[in-house]
Amino acid sequence: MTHSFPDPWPAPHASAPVFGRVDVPGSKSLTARHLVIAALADEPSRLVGALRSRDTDLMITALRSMGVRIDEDGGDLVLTPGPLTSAHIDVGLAGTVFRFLAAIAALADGPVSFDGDEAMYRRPIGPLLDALERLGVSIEAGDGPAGRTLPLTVQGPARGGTVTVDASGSSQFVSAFLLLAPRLPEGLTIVHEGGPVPSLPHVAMTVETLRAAGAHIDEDLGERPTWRVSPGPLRPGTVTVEPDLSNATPFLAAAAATAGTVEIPRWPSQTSQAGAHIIAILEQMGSSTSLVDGVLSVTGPEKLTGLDISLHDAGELTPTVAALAALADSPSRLSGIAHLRGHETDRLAAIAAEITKLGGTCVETRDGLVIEPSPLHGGVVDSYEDHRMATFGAILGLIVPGVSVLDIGCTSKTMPDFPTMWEGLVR
Ligand SMILES: O=C(O)C1=C[C@@H](OP(=O)(O)O)[C@@H](O)[C@H](O)C1
Ligand SMILES: C=C(OP(=O)(O)O)C(=O)O
Repeated sequence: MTHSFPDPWPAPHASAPVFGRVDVPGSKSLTARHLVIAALADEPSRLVGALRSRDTDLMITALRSMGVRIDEDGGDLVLTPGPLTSAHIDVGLAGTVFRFLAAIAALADGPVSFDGDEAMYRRPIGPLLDALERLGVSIEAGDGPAGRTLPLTVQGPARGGTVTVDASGSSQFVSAFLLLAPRLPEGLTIVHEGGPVPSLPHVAMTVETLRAAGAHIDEDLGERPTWRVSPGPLRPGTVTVEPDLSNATPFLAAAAATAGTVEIPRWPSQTSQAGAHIIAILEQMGSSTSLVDGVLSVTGPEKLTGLDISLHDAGELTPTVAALAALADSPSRLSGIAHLRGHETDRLAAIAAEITKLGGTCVETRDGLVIEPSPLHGGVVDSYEDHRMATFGAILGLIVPGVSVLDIGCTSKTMPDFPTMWEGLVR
């Protein structure tokens, strides 16, 4: 269903503590992995609770155009793999579609061409392309501000063996090779060389989802992180997707910011999702939390406390944490997130600009942000086509009167119902 919202969208203001229960849709990152694994599998499989959003629909369309049959059965997706073919793929602004399929394209029987949103031209992919070339894949790519970029064409085949990649700019480079690896006749050993890999829980998620489908992977996360993947069949069977815990965080932030209580059902007791880090973060900021019978409950404090934290592993949570930090009554330092400059937008610059626009104090550091308590006033928050900047603006609008958000519709990247769900919660 497509909704249309006023632009700018007046962010609902919470005149009282927010209380409610929010059932969030499936995880974007898990859906992306399960779709790719099912496409490379040795037999048909079924996906229950897949996220339907711009990013995951782009993945579905891309895989269909590469020869994978994807049928809708009730709310489930039934995937029937076939030989991968030449195709043209629109990656939109989806990092996972771009990076995962650029690697998988090496398995197709002809050239696979890629293009996407203009903002995608600024997102890094060079180290992944260089590494693919070292495996014998031929690449034609344009030149962009972040090195080689869209539009690009990938033509396999790739040989297996060992590949070295610098994944300090995005964990998705490692995940892309992990997904490709079981299908290479010799398997693949992936070695990271460079600064620390961000978002390691996302790599763990790739390893976990592949292992659940039968892949054999040895990993060594020491000084030279290495993943050894054996060639072999993939048989995912029927898989149920967990709710998206990163997309749950703005709703939990509504409880934290207003001294209310928000509950999220179906919260997994064990998960590789980086979004689960939000529990410790909200506790550090003064909230109390409980997880009983799969329901996470967060109750916010009278006053939010600032925090000093590395978000290197969970960079995706930065916009939510930064919005709360801007509402806290003591300073915050968020570090380990230089790679966010290559996300949907330069998130460090965007957050600093928007907090400053509302009268707050936020400065960029080499690898993060420092946010000081300051009284905020209303204004129009730009979302920079970035779903998480849009939800950042919504969180600020709970407390700061007169906040509106430009292009709230960009939340369709991973949560098309966000504005309706948010308006329903903050009545
Ligand atoms: O593999 C994934 O699903 C993701 C990995 C992370 O990317 P980076 O390592 O580029 O930060 C994360 O930020 C992104 O939202 C999703
Ligand atoms: C960085 C993100 O997305 P992606 O890299 O998958 O486009 C995100 O969802 O925060």
